[in-house]
Amino acid sequence: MIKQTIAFLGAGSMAEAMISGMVESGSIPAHQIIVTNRSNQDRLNEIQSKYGVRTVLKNDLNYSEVDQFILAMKPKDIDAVLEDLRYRIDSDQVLVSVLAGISTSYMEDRLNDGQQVIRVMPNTSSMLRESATAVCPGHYTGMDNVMVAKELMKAIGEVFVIDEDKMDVFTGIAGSGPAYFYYLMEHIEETGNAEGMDRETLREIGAQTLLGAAKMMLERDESPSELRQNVTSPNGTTAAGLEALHQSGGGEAISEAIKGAASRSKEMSKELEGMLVGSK
Ligand SMILES: NC(=O)C1=CN([C@@H]2O[C@H](COP(=O)(O)OP(=O)(O)OC[C@H]3O[C@@H](n4cnc5c(N)ncnc54)[C@H](OP(=O)(O)O)[C@@H]3O)[C@@H](O)[C@H]2O)C=CC1
Ligand SMILES: O=C(O)[C@@H]1CCC=N1
Repeated sequence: MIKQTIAFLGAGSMAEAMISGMVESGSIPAHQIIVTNRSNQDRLNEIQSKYGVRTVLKNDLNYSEVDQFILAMKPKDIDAVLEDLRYRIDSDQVLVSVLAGISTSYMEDRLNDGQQVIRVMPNTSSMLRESATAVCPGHYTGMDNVMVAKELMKAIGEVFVIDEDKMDVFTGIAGSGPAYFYYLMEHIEETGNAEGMDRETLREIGAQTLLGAAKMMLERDESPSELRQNVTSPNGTTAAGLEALHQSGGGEAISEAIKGAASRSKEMSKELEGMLVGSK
């Protein structure tokens, strides 16, 4: 059981997915989770009534009672938040950021020397405790605090310790990844529906097919390529389907999606750095 007190700075959709998974897992008592935002009291009331956590507007937060702050605002708000936190927190407190595109050194450079930071990248499947989450500690973060952050992230799914230079591509694969599968499903539904099948049934069929394939990859000792070959009878339906996929650039499209997201992640902190030239 996690004994630390954590505070979410940000109460949007990503924070809610994580709060929901954490509370559901029972690995941290709800009263040890404090959720804050800037001004939207209605949203805080909603989160409090759904999950039983404590909520408070950020200006009323007692910063000294918090062990780990989970930064869950939009990347464009990071500079204001770091500038504020710099004067409010001590070196034994830890900042855990879920923000896309913001590196550990970006945060360290804007905080007091030796400040403990961790960059994480969960995805929205946190809500069902099925996230694939990266954990990337900064230079000054104590191993005991990394362990606590890993334990927190384990409450919302599987955890992968990732080096900073791989965080952008991880974001392209796993942070943004659920959207690619939803997009795939939208096309599955569209195509099946055009053939007269109802959307509700199609959703179950598509999702079960995806789930089955995911479990095969996780539980069987065979590569995706071997598993694909097992489905593909010579001159059968799958061969025809795969050929159409290949001809339409399906494989490349997936690579391009990952590369596009990863490159946007890289670009995001550069954009912020450009905005900040000379400020520290
Ligand atoms: N959505 C996803 O799949 C994933 C998102 N992320 C990251 O999660 C982050 C949050 O995204 P999302 O939930 O969609 O964002 P939202 O816009 O839904 O929520 C942002 C929240 O941040 C709050 N906020 C802004 N500034 C402050 C501050 N200074 N102190 C406290 N709270 C503040 C806002 O409060 P108020 O409303 O009062 O202004 C709001 O509650 C992003 O940085 C994104 O990169 C990471 C992984 C996956
Ligand atoms: O789209 C985004 O920027 C965020 C980060 C990963 C998923 N959603």
